[in-house]
Amino acid sequence: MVVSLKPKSVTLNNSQVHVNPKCKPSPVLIPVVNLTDPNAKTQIVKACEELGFFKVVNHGVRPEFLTQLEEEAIKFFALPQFHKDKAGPADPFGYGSKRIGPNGDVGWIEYILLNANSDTKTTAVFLQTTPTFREVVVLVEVFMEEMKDMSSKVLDMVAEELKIEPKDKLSKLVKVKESDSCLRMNHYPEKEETRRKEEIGFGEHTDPQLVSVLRSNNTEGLQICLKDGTWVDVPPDHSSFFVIVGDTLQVMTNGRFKSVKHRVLTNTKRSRLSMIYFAGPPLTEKIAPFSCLVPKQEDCLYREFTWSQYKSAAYKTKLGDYRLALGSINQRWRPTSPLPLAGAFWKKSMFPPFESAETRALAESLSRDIIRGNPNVKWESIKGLENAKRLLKEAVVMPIKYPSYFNGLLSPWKGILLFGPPGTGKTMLAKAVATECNTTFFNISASSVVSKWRGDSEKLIRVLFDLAKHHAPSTIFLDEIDAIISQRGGEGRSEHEASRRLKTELLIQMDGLQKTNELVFVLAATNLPWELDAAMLRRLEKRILVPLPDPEARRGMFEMLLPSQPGDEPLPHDVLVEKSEGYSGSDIRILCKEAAMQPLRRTLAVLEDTEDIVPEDELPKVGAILPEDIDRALSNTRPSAHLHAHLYDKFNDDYGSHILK
Ligand SMILES: C=C1C[C@]23C[C@@]1(O)CC[C@H]2[C@@]12CC[C@H](O)[C@@](C)(C(=O)O1)[C@H]2[C@@H]3C(=O)O
Ligand SMILES: O=C(O)CCC(=O)C(=O)O
Ligand SMILES: [Fe+2]
Repeated sequence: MVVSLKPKSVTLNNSQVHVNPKCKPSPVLIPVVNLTDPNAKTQIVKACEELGFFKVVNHGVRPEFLTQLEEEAIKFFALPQFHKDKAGPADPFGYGSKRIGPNGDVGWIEYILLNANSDTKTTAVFLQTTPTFREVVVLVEVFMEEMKDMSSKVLDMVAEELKIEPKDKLSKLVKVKESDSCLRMNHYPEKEETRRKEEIGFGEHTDPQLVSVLRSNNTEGLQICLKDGTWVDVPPDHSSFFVIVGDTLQVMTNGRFKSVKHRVLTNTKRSRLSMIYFAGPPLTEKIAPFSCLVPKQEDCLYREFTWSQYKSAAYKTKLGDYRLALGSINQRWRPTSPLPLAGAFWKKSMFPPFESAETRALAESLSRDIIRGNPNVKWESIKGLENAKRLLKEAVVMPIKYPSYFNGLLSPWKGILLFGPPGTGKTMLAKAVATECNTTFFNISASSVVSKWRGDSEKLIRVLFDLAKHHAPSTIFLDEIDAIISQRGGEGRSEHEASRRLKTELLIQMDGLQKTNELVFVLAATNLPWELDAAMLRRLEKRILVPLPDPEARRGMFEMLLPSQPGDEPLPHDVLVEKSEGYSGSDIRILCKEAAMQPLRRTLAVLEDTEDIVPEDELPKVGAILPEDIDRALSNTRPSAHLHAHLYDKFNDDYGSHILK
């Protein structure tokens, strides 16, 4: 029986159904998106979620232009080998043949890789090899511009559909002149038939960038890998483009989009020519999941990295390595050194080996409760607290960033205590440390450990420290540490046995940190520092007062929470600052909320008198905050924290760390 190699395809709904006669008759749906369709953005997101791949029609790129460029590329690849070799070897830009990338990958392929940002290499490639080099260079440049527009359009639609703000956040990354995009022209010469079933033109891989836009001639060969691991043919279509989701977009969407694995098989009948534009962000761009797509921090799958870090790590891998998954998870990444392994990008790693199923179960449960992704709190968003910030930067941030300075006598502090009145920003400071250092952040409230894990809490502490070492560099933030370590439980009194064991285990683990070079820090916080016992205080060597906000810090908070609106009467920030002496950060927040509530109350009162429900788009506007709203809020709120101010000062004088003048 003779089986035709030509794939049969029919169009069904929005998708092209392709039946590959060589495989089991499994219909493969390649979503087709008409870029001018008003529903395009919804279809694009669906395709990116389901396949990481789709076809674009009605793209607006002139077919004659594509034919002309294709002809030029064919002319180039038809040149004698010695001629083409003048434009190689690819470093990574330039002409390459058989070898792909620097790590021994080979394929039945020759290609030109061009940097979209520098025409020098483009000119150089064609100058020595192609008589009509001027025309080719112009055609290539125009093509790159078209591809930049198409990828920006697609990214704008993605941002709109996913409600990423500002709307041009993604497309800007590829539009700016610093964007690190490139263009690849691949030529797969026809390959004589051999006994091997499949021969590789371009081995399986994902593209590292945001998206890639691909156009090929009508020769088949491209395949994509479905989520269940089956490879399916992509029927070629020289009049359309294909969009491929890259690793960077997978990270930015926190895994909602998958970068699609794809490959090219050789063809025994015809040669294949493809051109792919890889839309990449600027080298210095920080890549991390968009916070609007990660409502709960603990669901954040990836740590932040720059595109430059990812790219150089990618160039250390083989083509087919799954760069976003965990490679060898025992290798440690230090923020100062280049990322040594792909797996370092994946936030949620497995667990270290545990001696029993029970401890492993505990670790899993603990991870769900307390391991947080990058908490994304910037120093600038914490108003005031300059002393505390400086001390923390010196004690924790610098040793993590520049470990080589902190040896011997200067080895980093392992236990730090943040103390001060409630609501002054201790948790925010701990989160800023974790954000700046990109450390894994273990956030536990001691009171919940005591109540929730009562019987198991001692084992829990052991597992916690094991996990922290495994994920190092890490910060263990123990909030309300007084709930565990309080001198009230001393020998004379009847201390609960479990709580005593918990305390002992914590002390043992903290001693363990002192003896190793692991970058694991315990940051403890308390409102009641005088309740801590001496053994714990000794281990929390650096003690930093987080005081009530001073007038300048209070002004910063009022300006941030209650900004004066243009056209409205200016808000009396001076009065607020003066009258809020003794208020903590949380008190100030409550005060501002109360003030902002007043105009809304007036609007709601009007609505209460309306019988029918007012439709959303006809709702009256909420008016401005008036000075009398501020007075009312001030008289309705009371500072909660100032009463003990003198006790904190005394503790600070006796035990606190100070900045040496
Ligand atoms: C083996 C490699 C080739 C590659 C760099 C790498 O080390 C791993 C990623 C590869 C890839 C795949 C998509 C693009 O074709 C490419 C240009 C890219 O950005 O990443 C290639 C790289 C290359 O050929 O230089
Ligand atoms: O040639 C093709 O169709 C795909 C090539 C590819 O995946 C690449 O260059 O990254
Ligand atoms: Fe690719």
